[in-house]
Amino acid sequence: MNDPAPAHPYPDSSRPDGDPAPHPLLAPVLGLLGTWHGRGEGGYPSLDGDFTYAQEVTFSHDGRPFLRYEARAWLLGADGAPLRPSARESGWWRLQADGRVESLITQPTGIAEIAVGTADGTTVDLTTDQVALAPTAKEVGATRRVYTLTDDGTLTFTHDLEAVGLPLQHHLSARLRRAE
Ligand code: HEM
Repeated sequence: MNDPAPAHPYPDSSRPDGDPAPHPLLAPVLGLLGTWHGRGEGGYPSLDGDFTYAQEVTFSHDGRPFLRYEARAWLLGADGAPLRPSARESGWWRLQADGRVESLITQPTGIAEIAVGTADGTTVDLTTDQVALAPTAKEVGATRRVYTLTDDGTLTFTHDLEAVGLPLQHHLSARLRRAE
C-alpha cells in the first residue's frame, strides 16, 4: 500500500516577511505580494455600454524568482450586488536581474499571453510580446497592463486591449486594497 501523500514541503507565501524568504530578484515586486480586493470600470467600443466589476488578485511566491499571479473578477449591478462571474486568469511573472519582467498569463476564454515589461518597486508595466489563441477564442492582438502602488496602500490597475479588429485602447481600470 502507498504511504499517504505528504503535505507539500514548499508552500507558497504571499508575504514579503514570510517563510520562505522572497528571492532577491523579487525586490521590485515585493509590494505586490498578498491578496487584493477592489472595484473597477470597464468598456470597449464593440460592447453595449460600460460595466462595473469587482476583482480579487493574489500574488505569491515559493522562494524562487517568479510570482504566481491569480485574478478573478465578477460583474456588479447598479446597486453594487454581484451580477455574474466574469474574467479570470492566472500565470507566472518571471523577474530578471535587470528589473525586466516576463509574464505568462492564461485565461479560460482561450487566450494565452506572454507579456514583457519592467518593475521598479512602484509600477509594473507589461506589454504583449506574443498572444496564442485557442481555435474558438475571440481575436486578441495585444494588451498593456499597468499596476501602480500608491502611497496610501492602493494598487491601481489599467488594462488596454487590442481586439476584434480595434486598436489598443482602454478596457479596464480598477483600484484595489490589500485584503491580507
Ligand atoms: C477584470 C477583468 C475583466 C473584466 C471584468 C472583463 C469584462 C468584460 C465584459 C463584461 C465583456 C463583455 C462580454 C461579456 O459580457 O462577458 C468583455 C469582453 C471582452 N474582453 Fe474583457 N474583461 C476582463 C479582462 C479581459 C482580458 C484580460 C482580456 C484579454 C486579454 C479581455 C478581452 C476581452 C475581449 C476580447 C472581449 C470581447 C470583445 C467583443 O467581442 O467585442 N478582457 N470583457
